[in-house]
Amino acid sequence: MCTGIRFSDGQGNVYLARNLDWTSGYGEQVVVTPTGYAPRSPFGAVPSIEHAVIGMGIVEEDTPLYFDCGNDAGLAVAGLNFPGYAEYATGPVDGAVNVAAYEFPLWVASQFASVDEVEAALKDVAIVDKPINDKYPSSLLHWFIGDAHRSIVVEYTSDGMQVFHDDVDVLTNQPGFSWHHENLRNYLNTSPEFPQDTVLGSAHLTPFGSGSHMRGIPGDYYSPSRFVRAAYVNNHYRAKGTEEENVSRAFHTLQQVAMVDGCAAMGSGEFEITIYTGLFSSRTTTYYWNTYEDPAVRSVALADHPTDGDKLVLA
Ligand SMILES: C[C@H](CCC(=O)NCCS(=O)(=O)O)[C@H]1CC[C@H]2[C@@H]3[C@H](O)C[C@@H]4C[C@H](O)CC[C@]4(C)[C@H]3C[C@H](O)[C@]12C
Repeated sequence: MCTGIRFSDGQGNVYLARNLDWTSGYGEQVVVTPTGYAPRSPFGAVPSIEHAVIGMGIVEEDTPLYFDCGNDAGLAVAGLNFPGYAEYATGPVDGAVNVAAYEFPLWVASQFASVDEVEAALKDVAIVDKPINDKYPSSLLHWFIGDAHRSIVVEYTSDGMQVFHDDVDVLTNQPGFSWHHENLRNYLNTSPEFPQDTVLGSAHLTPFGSGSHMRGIPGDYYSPSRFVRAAYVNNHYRAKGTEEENVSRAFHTLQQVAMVDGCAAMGSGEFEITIYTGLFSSRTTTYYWNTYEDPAVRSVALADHPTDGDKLVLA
């Protein structure tokens, strides 16, 4: 499972972060796509790289397959599993901008500068089940896209393209975004407030301490529970000013929904863990990440590499 969050520092910068929860990794690395790189886009949706991109992914057929990434204009995107719901076009659709599912994050981050621009462009898009090669069939995903002002969720199902305004700035897995959003109405009682004393019969009851009004926020790893918990933490986290405080914010928030070895098995019997936590900061155009094995946070800034070269950089 996976969880994505977005927030801003109130100074025009976005922080978009995700947990990648799975049984094992894919050999992913931080990949920089410079503006001189010539993409091989199967239907021409990504004719050239308008914005340099940095994020986590693998490179296959000299093509960056991003799990999540951000660009030099302050726009970021993450793909999260959505099996049972995602249903892509089986081939290119006449008159549409045909985006292969694997290139969707690259399409977003290399072509656009804001959520408004992506949302307008999505009106003409078909997402196509066109694998990069036989080794990697198309993953069934939905996508979380954010900038300094807002986030959206993109779901492509048997109903076609749906774009949701994500006013809680969180995404997890199944079911769809609108279900998760409606489910938040089950948690209206939760808040960070310190509880009042109460009288029950002739007993005067006082709180054990803080946290009592969070009771009811689900603590398990199930996708609807992670959505509720991440929405609570992301939206109650007090605004922070500096890069360091906001990086800390992202990792602390995602730690609340991180998966620990041995607690949740998949149908295969293998256990899911948080393989990595990744964060894009537009303030410094930096990608931060840590892994299950090494919780120390590492980082690569776009400025550490030439962004106008013609070769993909494995940072
Ligand atoms: C497994 C990852 C999603 C994790 C997640 O959401 N798990 C949910 C578990 S559950 O259903 O809710 O049980 C997804 C996110 C991004 C995906 C990768 C990216 O889409 C890039 C390529 C795309 C290729 O088509 C397939 C390999 C791949 C390298 C993908 C492998 C895998 O599907 C990834 C890594």
